[in-house]
Amino acid sequence: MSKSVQVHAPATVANLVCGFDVLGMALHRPDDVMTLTLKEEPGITIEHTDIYQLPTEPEKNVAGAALLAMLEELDHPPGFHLVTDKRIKPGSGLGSSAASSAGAVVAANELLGKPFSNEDLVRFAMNGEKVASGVKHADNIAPAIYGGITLIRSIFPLDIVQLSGPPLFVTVVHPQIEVRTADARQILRKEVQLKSAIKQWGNIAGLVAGLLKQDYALIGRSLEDVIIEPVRSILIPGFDDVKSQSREAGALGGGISGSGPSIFMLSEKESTANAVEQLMQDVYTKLGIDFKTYVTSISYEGVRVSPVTVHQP
Ligand SMILES: Nc1ncnc2c1ncn2[C@@H]1O[C@H](COP(=O)(O)OP(=O)(O)OP(=O)(O)O)[C@@H](O)[C@H]1O
Ligand SMILES: N[C@@H](CCO)C(=O)O
Repeated sequence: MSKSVQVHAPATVANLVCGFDVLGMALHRPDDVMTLTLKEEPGITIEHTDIYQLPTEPEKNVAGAALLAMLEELDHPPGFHLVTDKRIKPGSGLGSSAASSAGAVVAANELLGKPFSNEDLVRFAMNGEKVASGVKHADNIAPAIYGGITLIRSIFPLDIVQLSGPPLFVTVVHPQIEVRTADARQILRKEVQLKSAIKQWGNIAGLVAGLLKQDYALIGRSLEDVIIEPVRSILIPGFDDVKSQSREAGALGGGISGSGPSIFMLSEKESTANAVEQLMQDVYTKLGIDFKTYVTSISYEGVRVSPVTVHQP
């Protein structure tokens, strides 16, 4: 019998509006379910039980790329067989690629007796993000691995700060269109005006302070992005309506989740989060665009591991 573990890898919201590439949070749902089995013989094999037709070559699948980076640091690298039931649609803006990379390395670390720290795991998993979007960034990976809300102060060298915050409800709408992170990064301007930068760093600092002080009003005031959102929101039909109507309904604020097309809104009360879900549904029904919505909250656990027994043929 081979040794296996099952993990639930969470969706994540990167950027948290003003914190492009530096802030992110993990959600309770949706999540991917992955089963990793240790093999005696070297090599990585990948299987998907979902509908997304993702590549199964380890170098092209983000989970495979993350595992390959980990194996490079082992003296006697074993092999792995990975089975993924992907429930976070790729290109959703909900950290689909990060869930696969983070889930794979957390599972592998567990099977190997935990030789690596969480920071090591983030470092390995960022190789998956490089495959998905062409760049290493950790604002989905870090919250997926650590849980909760994380600040990535630096990626070279890695400096990850876990943030606490007050209870928050998160409403997400995922219009069923695909925005590839690589494309959504390509359209960004490479230079920023000083006056925009000043506004943005005021908001990032305000958001972090608001979370730590559990000050809902400060959190709400700071959920403003004057640099990325004006460019990317054009790719998302219904964005302006969802945002303005959610604020009117009492949400603290929100914006594009990761690189989109999903939109998230934060609320202090569950009843407000439910009202926001209803208005999101109304906006996309009117537009005739298929969508999924979730009312959820922040997962402070990150990737969840549970032992399983898998009988190999
Ligand atoms: N195991 C995998 N899971 C998800 N995407 C994968 C996987 N392997 C390769 N990919 C590729 O990665 C890309 C999806 O990643 P992308 O970063 O664009 O979306 P996302 O993770 O949903 O978005 P975001 O990072 O903004 O939250 C697709 O091109 C997909 O084919
Ligand atoms: N910070 C990244 C997250 C994408 O997953 C971006 O917005 O491009």
